[in-house]
Amino acid sequence: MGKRIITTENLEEDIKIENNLRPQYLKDYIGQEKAKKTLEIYIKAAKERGDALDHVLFYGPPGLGKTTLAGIIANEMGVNIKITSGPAIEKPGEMAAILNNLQENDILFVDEIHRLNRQVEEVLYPAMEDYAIDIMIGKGASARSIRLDLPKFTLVGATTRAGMLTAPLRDRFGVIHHLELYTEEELTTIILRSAKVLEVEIEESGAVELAKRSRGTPRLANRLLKRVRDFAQVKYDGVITEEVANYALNLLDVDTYGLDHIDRMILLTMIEKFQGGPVGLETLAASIAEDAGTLEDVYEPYLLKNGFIQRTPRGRVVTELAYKHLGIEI
Ligand SMILES: Nc1ncnc2c1ncn2[C@@H]1O[C@H](COP(=O)(O)OP(=O)(O)OP(=O)(O)O)[C@@H](O)[C@H]1O
Ligand SMILES: [Mg+2]
Repeated sequence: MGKRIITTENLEEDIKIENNLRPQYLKDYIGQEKAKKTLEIYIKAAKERGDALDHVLFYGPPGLGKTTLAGIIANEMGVNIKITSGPAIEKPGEMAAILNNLQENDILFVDEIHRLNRQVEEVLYPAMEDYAIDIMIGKGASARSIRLDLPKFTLVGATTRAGMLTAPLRDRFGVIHHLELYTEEELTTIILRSAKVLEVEIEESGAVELAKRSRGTPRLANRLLKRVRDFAQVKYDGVITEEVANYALNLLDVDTYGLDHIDRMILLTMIEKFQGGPVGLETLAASIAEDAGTLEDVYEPYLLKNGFIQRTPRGRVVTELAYKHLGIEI
């Protein structure tokens, strides 16, 4: 499937802007109040004890601020952060080396932690639990394992697929947070803040319009802001008004609910091929030429959250809202 402007995955064009817009401390991080409150307490307690923070796992859809939060934790704790990802570490020895190079109370951030291979993951078990790694020395009959102590550290894991974490790994996290899609108000605040950082003039009503179409996702809000800024600059006098936002987003094929042609195609397929459902995940995925995992993790959450589809024991069904939005009679 083609690249969607509303994809919440990280795109090349996001990288520069994201680094500029990333909040550095909890007070600048908007929304996720539950996660923020608990983290604030844990961080304070750990700092008072001069101890490492408990291991933290963030899970939730892409672009909601998992990486951002990992950075914030390091800043708030006043420690170093080492960033890596599941697929980047291929051998147990590589993981052992990374762990061994950490300093007391440092953060090790492992993005896409569900993609660690089994042997690498097993290095983490004693590391997380006892701050130690077991190393094999020698060969054959004389091989033996010795235990090497590590500095106390905090593992911060992030994943979009919590279901794919093994139980032994998941159980070793003391703090687990599910990041939620953001509300329209929160996104408006994020957009106004980003506009300020980027020195873009924006009217509140323009920000609201952008927020409505940002699918609950800060990454997308920032990307749309950047795109709409260009329209405002070229076609208007640089100010993002509601009118400019409307005009630009319509051209970009992001409708008033933040749906694009793929979302509408999913809904239309359900209506036209399956009489609105119920239709099973696998069947639906096959008929839009996608794999079920992607449908479930990438496309479905937003449609579910916004009441375009519902999950029932017998499969997915489209709602009245979907018919109404597409202008189709039930
Ligand atoms: N709560 C927030 N307040 C302000 N900006 C935010 C917030 N959360 C995320 N952002 C912005 O959204 C962008 C994407 O966030 P981030 O990279 O942390 O997402 P992620 O959850 O790690 O995504 P992925 O799953 O793709 O790794 C960042 O540039 C950041 O500036
Ligand atoms: Mg990330």
